Amino acid sequence: MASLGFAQSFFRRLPDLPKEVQKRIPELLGRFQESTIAGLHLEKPHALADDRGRTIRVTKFWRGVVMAPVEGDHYILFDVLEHDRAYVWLANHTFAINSATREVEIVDVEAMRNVSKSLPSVAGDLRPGAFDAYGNTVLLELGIEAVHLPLVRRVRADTDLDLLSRAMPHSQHEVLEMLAAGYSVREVRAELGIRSSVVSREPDPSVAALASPTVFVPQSARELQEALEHPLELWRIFLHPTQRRIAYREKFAGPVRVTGGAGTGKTVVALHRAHHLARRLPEKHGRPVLVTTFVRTLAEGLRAGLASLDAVTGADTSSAVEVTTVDALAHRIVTEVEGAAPKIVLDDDSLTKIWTAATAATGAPFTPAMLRQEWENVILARGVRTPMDYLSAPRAGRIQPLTRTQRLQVWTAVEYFLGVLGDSGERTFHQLADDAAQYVRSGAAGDLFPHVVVDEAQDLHPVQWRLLRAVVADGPDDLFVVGDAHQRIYDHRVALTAMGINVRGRSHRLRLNYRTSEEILTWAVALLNGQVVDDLDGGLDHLDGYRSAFRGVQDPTAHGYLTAAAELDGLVSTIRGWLDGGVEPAAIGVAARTRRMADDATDALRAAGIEPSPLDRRKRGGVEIGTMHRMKGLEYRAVAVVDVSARSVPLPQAVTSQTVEATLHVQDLQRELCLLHVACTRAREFLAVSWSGAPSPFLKMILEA
Ligand SMILES: Nc1ncnc2c1ncn2[C@@H]1O[C@H](COP(=O)(O)OP(=O)(O)OP(=O)(O)O)[C@@H](O)[C@H]1O
Repeated sequence: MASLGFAQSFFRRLPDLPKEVQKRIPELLGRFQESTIAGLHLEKPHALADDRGRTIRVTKFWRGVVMAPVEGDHYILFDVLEHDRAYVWLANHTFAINSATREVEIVDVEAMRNVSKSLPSVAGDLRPGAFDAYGNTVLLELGIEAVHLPLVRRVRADTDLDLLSRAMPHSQHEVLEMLAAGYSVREVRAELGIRSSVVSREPDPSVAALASPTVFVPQSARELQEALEHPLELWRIFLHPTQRRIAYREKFAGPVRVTGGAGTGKTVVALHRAHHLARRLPEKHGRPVLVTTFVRTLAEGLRAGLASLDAVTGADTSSAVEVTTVDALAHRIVTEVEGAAPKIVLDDDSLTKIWTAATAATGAPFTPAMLRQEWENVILARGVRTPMDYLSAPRAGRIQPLTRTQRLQVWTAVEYFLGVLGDSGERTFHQLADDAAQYVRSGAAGDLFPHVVVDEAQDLHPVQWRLLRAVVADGPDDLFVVGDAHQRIYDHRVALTAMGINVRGRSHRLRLNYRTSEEILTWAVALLNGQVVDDLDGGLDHLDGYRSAFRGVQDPTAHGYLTAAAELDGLVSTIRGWLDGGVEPAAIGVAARTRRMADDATDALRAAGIEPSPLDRRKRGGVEIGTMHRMKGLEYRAVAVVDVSARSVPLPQAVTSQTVEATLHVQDLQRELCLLHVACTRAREFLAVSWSGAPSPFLKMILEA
């Protein structure tokens, strides 16, 4: 009986395959398990970069790309592609097993050739080589293949290293990047889980490949079916060593912080950690593990992910994990303690009206927006409860100084605001979190949670952090926090330490983006234009070493139109093109800065006979459309970001005027830029950015490049 292993690259492709092709995959395994080799009808193309390359028919138009063994009958499926692409792929790629990590790797031979042409030659360049300090033996031990050493020796500068990333298997490139970033050889080994210092090679690479951490070998059709239905679970098998070490560590002595750019698997790691912690709870436990995130839709995704992990591990963590948003948690605590559901002000305009009235009532010389900022980001954020406390409260990050008299005027306005809300018995969500935190601290809210896992941490307000800090006792594995300040789309900035969450010595950064093609990622990072953001703990974060795990088929497109109507026509034809190319409607996302533009796009698609699924409604299945804010945490095969026009991005009404508060102005601009970055990094393969009239100033760098 022959066996078939499924490489990680196949599972990455899986969600993008047409449904009828996906359905045929289990059959493929059956054929290997039942047939003789001759009966498999493997085809050996004439043009092959690697003699082991074969294709196998999946449907009339689709072919599996398979590595055949030199001897024996262990096969590996690497990809499933349209007929012609499968042949081109095999003409350009070779297979290899990383001698240090045992990962199966694919080498793009043509890309390697191109890189070789572009790298500086050793002879003509007097600059020292970037890896001169490391001998060949060390590099080989770390998994750099001997054939790549001559290229590695030619790397002089970061740009050369970037070039190499276009062709070299990423497990090898990652080693080089870490060394270049100053990691010691020991640290590289520890981080990547490279144990042996002896270079060992298996006699038969196809046998070794089956034992590779990046190949899944199902023992039965049922096991494969489960893997296909719950691909997330596969990341347990395929988790990058860095991810695995964090998610499955036996114990952390205290809070943990995991940062990393978009698509680096932070949510996946958080899910695995939560599942691991839940399985470790004693059978008779009190509260479950608490998993929180920002919005309801993301909480639903986390719940589905945990159910998926349950399905494949055979565990039942349904009563051992609670997934909720921080707002819902606060609401529940307050309802339980007060015995009635609190009334919440949901409408932002109502709040603005109260602040406007507060300004008029107190005669204070401030704008409603400034008063609101002061209330949210100083008074509420710092837990200031009296005018005396407010007079001495630090206002770090705000350059417009306030005199004592002005602070008292602000306080009068705040009292007015609280009075109006108090009279109507209403609270904002932030007040609710504040109240809930106080109830928990006073012991009125019952038992604490054993562990808390926080996703999308960058957008939580300090009062929400106070609540999360309060609901779990200080101690081992108390808080597990994942986030990325490059994706901060609300105004809240905190230093975890200031919130009583000390992550020193327990901070990890993920660097490999599994979602977005290299072409799209390069674009989305260029968009950020070197913006400096924080690391969630008062320090600075960076995107060094952040890169994509795969190359795509297309560069992002950027297109301007004369009118909004023409842009919507353009959107329709872009989406038609994707649909015609085989992209499923639900694998397409459309993002706009404003709700109005999202609605216009919805109408335009509907009028063109393309079914839209607005993200703020529950019905799914069509092309998903929403504001950039709603795109947070989601991902699509193809994304159109529309109306990236000067009048909408940055949105003028969301940006404090420079004359009112210069620091806020800069922060607001950064937030708007991050929002655009978030929208663009939702795309896996195709990204189309468009505008009408003048383009957004954020596109300037990219359009001029
Ligand atoms: N080790 C891995 N191998 C392959 N794919 C992975 C791996 N880890 C995560 N992924 C996939 O990468 C994509 C991004 O993962 P995830 O959503 O967890 O990233 P994230 O860092 O939380 O992203 P964002 O911050 O943009 O929301 C998902 O499709 C996920 O299944």
